[in-house]
Formats: sequence, structure tokens, C-alpha cells
Amino acid sequence: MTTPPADPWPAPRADHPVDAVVTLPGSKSLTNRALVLASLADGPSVVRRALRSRDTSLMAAALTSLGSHVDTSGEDWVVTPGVASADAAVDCGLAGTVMRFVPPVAGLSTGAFAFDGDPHMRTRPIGEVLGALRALGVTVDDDGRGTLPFTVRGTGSVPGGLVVVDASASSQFISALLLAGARYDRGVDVRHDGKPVPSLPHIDMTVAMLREHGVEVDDSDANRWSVAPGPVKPVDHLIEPDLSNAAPFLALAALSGGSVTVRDWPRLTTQAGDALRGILERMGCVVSLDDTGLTVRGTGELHGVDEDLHDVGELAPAVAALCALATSPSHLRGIAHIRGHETDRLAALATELGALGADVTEHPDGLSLRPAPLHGGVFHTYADHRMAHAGVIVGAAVDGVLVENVATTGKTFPDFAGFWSGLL
Ligand SMILES: O=C(O)C1=C[C@@H](OP(=O)(O)O)[C@@H](O)[C@H](O)C1
Ligand SMILES: C=C(OP(=O)(O)O)C(=O)O
Repeated sequence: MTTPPADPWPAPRADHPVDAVVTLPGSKSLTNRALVLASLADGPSVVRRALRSRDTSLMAAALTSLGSHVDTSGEDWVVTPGVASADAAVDCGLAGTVMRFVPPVAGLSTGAFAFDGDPHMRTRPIGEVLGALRALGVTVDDDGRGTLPFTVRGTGSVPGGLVVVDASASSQFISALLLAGARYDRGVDVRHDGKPVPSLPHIDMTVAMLREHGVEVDDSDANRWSVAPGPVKPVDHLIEPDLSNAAPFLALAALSGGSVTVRDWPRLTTQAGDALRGILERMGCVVSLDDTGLTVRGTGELHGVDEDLHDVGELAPAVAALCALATSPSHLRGIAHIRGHETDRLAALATELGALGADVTEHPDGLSLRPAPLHGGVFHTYADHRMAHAGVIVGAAVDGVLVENVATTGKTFPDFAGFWSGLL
């Protein structure tokens, strides 16, 4: 048992170039997709090197409530599909993947499944998924606000078919319908109608994993994804390290002028975090990928950048923190949708970086930052793991930064504070 970190937590300073080789925990997005697909398969699957964190434990518990057996006792999790024998409550915590991916699966189980989550989760959007499920033949009871709480009444089968959604608030709306769609009587044909869908690499990840499970997916037209009805083959997945959670560690090399290697960085991946390679290079780092992993070397230069992060919005908090330390202005664009993440990340970043002296302007769809001297103070996280990452990045470069509720990193990274301190 690790001791909980102090709250607020004095973020350790990197007062020397940090040289480290790190092995990071598995990807949240890959683990939770692997668990969902395993629960829909026609035999048991193994999820190797599963991420053990709050979001993935909530997913395992949710799928257990729907009748699957999920053995999480070892490093490799074993999922045996099944159907529920009783009504159940599903706790989504603050996990978008649980709130969006599980209701379409619940329609295939039998019983009344009552979904709820953390207080902030009741403000994150889900209405488009609930509307789509109704159009596909699933009964959903809610109060009409399009948020938690709601109840899915599963009957053991879902007619499926064509559905139109506006997924401009979250790519997870599309992934959710695709993941369960092969098990619907007519499959699903999902069309997006609205402003551009954010985080497209995450939909590509869904499609790639469905294909690994033998599911036929047609994504040849923009804004349309069609999943043919059919069985989901059991597959053993080896989970890659979480590349988005690599951001603070690579940032440490960038800001301290050191060198950090993240072991087992895949040469080919569907993870959005892979975009860090280009972003850090544009900020002035030397980046190389070899058989050991990805190495980022800080050069002593940290340039500002102009980045459209629409596809990789989950990187925005860490990138914004680095931009606040850069020696030239930055503009981060295309990320209005991250206002619907664990907190309104644009408002939270503007407030918290600003409180430490950053010259930051909040725009409807992004942030701009100009060089300014930073100082210590309390950095609030709003229960958002990636806000905590932003706080520790600034704290590594600036004296006296205290990160409130650093333990919120447990959403996707066990004992983050202990691991981080171990490098400094
Ligand atoms: O499907 C997924 O695993 C995710 C999709 C993205 O969500 P949005 O499309 O809501 O940005 C991403 O930001 C989130 O961290 C994980
Ligand atoms: C947006 C995120 O999470 P979630 O899966 O809860 O949407 C995130 O991890 O940055």
C-alpha cells in the first residue's frame, strides 16, 4: 500500500538536467476498449499488461455488473463474457469511456442498469448516445437533460441499423456505438452530422481493434462508419504504454535540459499521444525512436508553438504547461471540445497557469500564451488527472508550486506522485 501524497502536494523541482529511462503503465484507451470487446466476444480473452487505475477498474466493475466475469487479480486480466442475471448500478466515476462505451453494451444484457458517476460527470455530454440508442431500439429512461443519471433497460438483443449523431462534442459517441454494433441484429451504420468530430485517432483505434476481433467495419467515407453484424472473436491484447500519460515525463526532459526515454514506445500506434513526438520537436527538443523506446532530449531551448490540437485534445494540459515555460508565444487551437472533458480545461488552464503568473488568454476554442515570469502558489486540479500533470510540469521548473489533489492522477496512473518524485 502506498501512502497517499500530501494535499496540496509540493511539486518537486528539477534543479538539474533529468536523465531517466521509464516504463509507464498501460494505455487507458486501449485497456478499456480491450475490456469492452472481450466482454462482447464469443469466448474468453486476455488483456495483457492492463492498466490498473480508477478508469479501468470502473470499466471492469461495469462489465461485471452486465454479467461478464473479469479477473483482475494478475497483471494480465482475463475476461469471460456473460449476461447479467439481475438489475445493477453502474458507477462511471469520471471516466468518459465508461459512461459512453458501456450503455450500448447494456442493451445486449438483460436487466435495468442504472448509470451514475461523480458530481462533475453529471455535466459531461452523453445525450447523443442515449438518443442514438433509442433510435437503434434500446429503452433508456432519463430526465431528458442528456446527462447522467439514466437507466438502460436491456432485453438481450438490439435491432440496430442506421443512426445519425452529432459527435462534435466527443469522438467517444461514435466509438461507443461502433464497439457494440457488431452484436446488434442489423449491425450499426453511424453517420455524423455537425461540426468536425474531435479526437479522430481515437475512432481509428476503435476501428482497428474491432477489425482485430474479426469485425467488418467500413470507414471509407468521411463521417460515416458502418459495422456489419456478426460475432466478435476473442483476442488476447498486449496493452501499449499510455503515450498521452508520457507527456509530463517527456516534458521533464524538455524543461530540465535532460534526457528521458519512455520504454516500449510503439513504432506504429493508434494512440493520440504519439503526436507528442512532433510537438516536442517543434518546441526545440531532439526526439528519437529506437528499439528501446522514445527518447526526448532537452536542448536548453523551449520555443512556443502554434498547434491545432483538435485531433489530440487530451495532450492540451501538458502542452499548455510547457508553453507557459517557453521563451516565445504559443497558440493552441481547435480544442473547444476539451471544455467537456474532466473539467472545462480551457478555463481551468487559463485560471491556474494565470494564477502562477503566466500571460495566458482564453479563446472559445483554445489558449494563447506569452512568455512571463512564473512564481509559486497553489495549482488547483478540479479532479482532473491532466490538470495535475500540468501542475507538476510547472512545479518542476518553478519554486513553490503546490498541486492540490495530485491523487486525482489515479484516474489513469497508479501512484503518479511517487513515480514522479522518484525521478527528481
Ligand atoms: O476514446 C477514447 O479513449 C478517448 C477519446 C478522446 O475523447 P474526446 O473525443 O471526448 O476528446 C480522448 O480525449 C479521451 O481521453 C479518450
Ligand atoms: C478526456 C479524457 O478522459 P475521458 O476518457 O474521461 O474522456 C482524458 O483522459 O483526457
